[in-house]
Parts: sequence; structure tokens; C-alpha cells
Amino acid sequence: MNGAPPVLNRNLKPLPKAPVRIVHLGLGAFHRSHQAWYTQHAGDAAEWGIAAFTGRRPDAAEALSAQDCLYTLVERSAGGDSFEVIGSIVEAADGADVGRLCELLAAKETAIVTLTITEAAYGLAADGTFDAGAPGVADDLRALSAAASGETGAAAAAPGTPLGRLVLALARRRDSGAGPLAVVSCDNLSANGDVARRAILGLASAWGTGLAEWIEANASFVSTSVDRITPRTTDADIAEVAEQCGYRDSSPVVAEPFRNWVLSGDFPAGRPRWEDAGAVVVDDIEPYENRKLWLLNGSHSILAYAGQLRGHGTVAEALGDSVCRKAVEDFWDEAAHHLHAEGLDIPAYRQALLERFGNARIAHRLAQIAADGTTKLRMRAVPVLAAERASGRNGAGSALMLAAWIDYAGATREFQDPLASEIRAANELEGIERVQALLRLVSADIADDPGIVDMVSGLCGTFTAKTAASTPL
Ligand SMILES: NC(=O)c1ccc[n+]([C@@H]2O[C@H](COP(=O)([O-])OP(=O)(O)OC[C@H]3O[C@@H](n4cnc5c(N)ncnc54)[C@H](O)[C@@H]3O)[C@@H](O)[C@H]2O)c1
Ligand SMILES: O=P(O)(O)OC[C@@H](O)[C@@H](O)[C@H](O)[C@H](O)CO
Repeated sequence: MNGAPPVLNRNLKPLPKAPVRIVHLGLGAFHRSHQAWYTQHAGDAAEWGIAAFTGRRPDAAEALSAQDCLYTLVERSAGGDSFEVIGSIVEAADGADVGRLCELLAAKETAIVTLTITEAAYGLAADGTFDAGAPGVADDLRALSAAASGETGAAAAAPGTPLGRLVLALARRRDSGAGPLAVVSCDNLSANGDVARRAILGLASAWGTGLAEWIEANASFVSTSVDRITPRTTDADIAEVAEQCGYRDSSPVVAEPFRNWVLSGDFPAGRPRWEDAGAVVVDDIEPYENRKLWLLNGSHSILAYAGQLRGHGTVAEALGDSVCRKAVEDFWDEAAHHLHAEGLDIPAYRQALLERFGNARIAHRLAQIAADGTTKLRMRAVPVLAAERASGRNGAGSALMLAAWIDYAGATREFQDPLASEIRAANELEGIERVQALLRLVSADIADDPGIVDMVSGLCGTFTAKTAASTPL
């Protein structure tokens, strides 16, 4: 290639810009490999453009805006890569631009709000109730009150969390009379629609302006099971796109070929024909959610903690270690006792997972999966452990996931978690008291069961002291 390659934009790749009808919060890698892909492949894609807002920083929006919101999806199979330019995102904005978010929600053309803000950003307490003490909530409530009373200046700072911003924008929609809409959580949470409803209504009720009643009557909370392994983009990925595609794209996204989207709920203002692209709409989503959250995400968490304790960096490396692989298979055996719905075909799903995880060309970093363990383990380990014990078995496979997390929490100081300071405090304790204090951050019920605390305590060290190959973090 002679000279610098041209920058990817809509002159170079003249994809049409659909009108904004979907607003997305959490412009990260996954939204771009999943919902944006499905929207581009819907039969009525020309009618459905996405305006996507970042969460914490403006960078992703700035980079995408500089290339007319186009980016390359690199589909990475074990055999090679294929490349597709995605154009369904038509506007990328800094999440802090709450004015623009309010403007878009106040427009009747906006029919859907999708979310990929991470599990931790819903900020609910361990028992699933609204938590006024969650990070950022008190500041948000102050900002919302200031906005309601028309204050300006420092006191009128906009809400800082994605859901605080969304609550303010929903108030603008109510005031504008733009009508009902659907809120669609695409985060890895069980009953993610209900979780979104509880978090949003909790915040609106605490604000106390009558907005909660309007939301109850006008917002539909759709639950989804979402699946497509999408690791963080690397510099090597950016260089590969320049080399293979002949243009410069600062923001490609890499994903496995597999994708799945199951949705359940109403869309009062319409939706794209995502089913044309393979999405499935069902009445009862729970069996699909459990299959995905337990078998895929649960085993990801085992690999994340056990794998790092044993010196591995990626999912494929950890799965290649027979000690980690056995822990995964034992957990799957336990989870399978509680996955019975027709059509789930657990043996085929497990086999497919082994192939997906074994795709060594997808460098899915264990450190990324390990983040926010307290929130994730509540959905990945606790329900299977509880179901096993209710069935008269001990649940050692699920307990081992918790034990691996406890050992990981003791071995690294560089973890990200909404309860990071509580984890540090618990780590100051010793022996069974430490184990119990850490378990309490995941689930009080588990921490209050001496049999479980003893079992988890006994399993600690499985991937460290008892295994010769372990490498300290
Ligand atoms: N990556 C995957 O393979 C995958 C697959 C299925 C589901 N998901 C879901 O999507 C979520 C996002 O994944 P991703 O790969 O896009 O991550 P990412 O880091 O690329 O993007 C996450 C986005 O959310 C924002 N964010 C993160 N934490 C936040 C917080 N506490 N408050 C406010 N904003 C916050 C970030 O700023 C960013 O805009 C996951 O947490 C998961 O629930 C991811
Ligand atoms: O995205 P998280 O942080 O919820 O979980 C990490 C991985 O388990 C997850 O991203 C999976 O790769 C994904 O859920 C596959 O669809």
C-alpha cells in the first residue's frame, strides 16, 4: 500500500444513515458487535438508526464520530477473519451530554432505549432492592432535585450515572408527551428487564416527582438473553483492519461468529425486525437466561479466577488446563440438574461452548471477565448452589467458583469491583472469618449457612497451594 490509508467514513463506504429511533446507553464493544449488528441486519434497517452514548468517558464517541460512526466488525473464527462495516449507529455522544439524551428521549420518533452499562451499574443491593447508598445515587438524586427546581450553576450538575441520566430524560419524555417506549437491558443479568425496572423506578420514586407512576404506565421493560463473545479491541486488531481492509479504522470491534439474542416483552412504539437477523422472541425467557448465565458466564467466572491463579491469561489457555476444565465440567453437571425446559439441549450447548471457548484466535482476557465479581457471582454461582442444596446435594461445583474468587481476591490488589473497599476490609481478617466476610458481600444467605462457609473454606487453595503449576498473580 502506498502512503497512509484513508480514514473509514461514509464517503469511503456510503452506507445510508437511518433516522434515530433507538437510543443506547453504554457504547462499548458489545453493543457494537451485537445489537448494532442485529439492527443492521433487520429487514427494515433503513428505518432504525441508533444514537449511542458512552458511559464514563467521551473517547469512544469522539473516535467513532470522527469516522461518521462507521466501524469494522471483525468476525474471528478458528479458521480466519472476515470483515464487515457496520453503519446502524448514526450518532455517537458523550454520556455526559445529558442535554442531547433528554432531547432524543423527548422525541416521539425514539421508540427504544437499549442498555449495556455492565451489571454493576444497576446499583441494586444484594437482595435486589433499590440501594440509595450505591455509588453515585445520592449525587444523582441531588442533581435530579436541582433539575426539577430549575437551579443553575454547580448545584444543577447533571446526573452522573447512566440510570440517573436516563431517569432525567424519561421525565423530559413525560413532559413532552412523546408517549410510551421500551427499555431493553442487554446486560448479563438474570431477569435483566425486571432489574432495570427496579433500578429505574427506585431512583424515580426516591426523586419523588410523580415520575415513577408515569414510568410504570408508559415504559415497557424487556428482558433479554444476549450472547456473543466480544473481547476488548487491541492495537494489533486496528493494524490488521488497516492491512486487510485498506482503510484506517480507530475503532474496530472483534467478535466470535456465534451470536444469539432472545427477547421477551412489549415494544409499545415498535422495533426493528431483529428476527430477520436471527433474534428470537419468547414468552418465557428464564430457561434461556439460566442456560446462558450459568453455563457460559458461570464457567467464564471459574476460568477467570482459577485460570489466573494458575498463571493463564485467556479463556482458551485456561480451558486447555485440565484442572480448570474439570472445575468447569463439574459446575456444568450441577447446573444441568436445574435446566430442564424443552429445546434447551444442554449436551449440544456444552459441546458448542467447549468449541467457542477453545477458539484461541479470540484472546478473551481473564482479567476482563474477573471484574465486578460480587455482582456476577450472585447470578452465576449462588442460584445453582442454592438449587443443588435444596435438592439434597452439596453444591461443591458452585462452591468451588466462590472459593476460586476468594483466593483471587486474596492474591491480587488490582481487581475492579463495586465493593472493592469492602473486599479489602474482609481480606484483613483470617481463616474462616475472612471467607465468611467475603461470602457475605456476594450473598447474606450463603454467609449465614455454616455448612456452605465450611465447604467453601475447605475448597480454598484448590488452584493455588494444592496445585504445583500455580503462579502467583
Ligand atoms: N463483551 C461481551 O462479550 C459481552 C457479551 C454479552 C453481554 N455483555 C454485556 O455488556 C456489558 C458491556 O460489555 P462491553 O464488552 O461492551 O464493555 P465495554 O467496557 O466495552 O463497554 C461498557 C460501557 O459501559 C460503560 N460503563 C461501564 N461501567 C459503568 C458504570 N459503572 N457506570 C457507567 N457506565 C459504565 C463504559 O463506559 C462503556 O461505555 C457487559 O458488562 C455485559 O453485561 C458483554
Ligand atoms: O461481560 P461480562 O463482564 O458480564 O462477563 C464477561 C464474560 O463472561 C461475557 O462478556 C461473555 O463473554 C459474554 O456474556 C458472552 O456472550
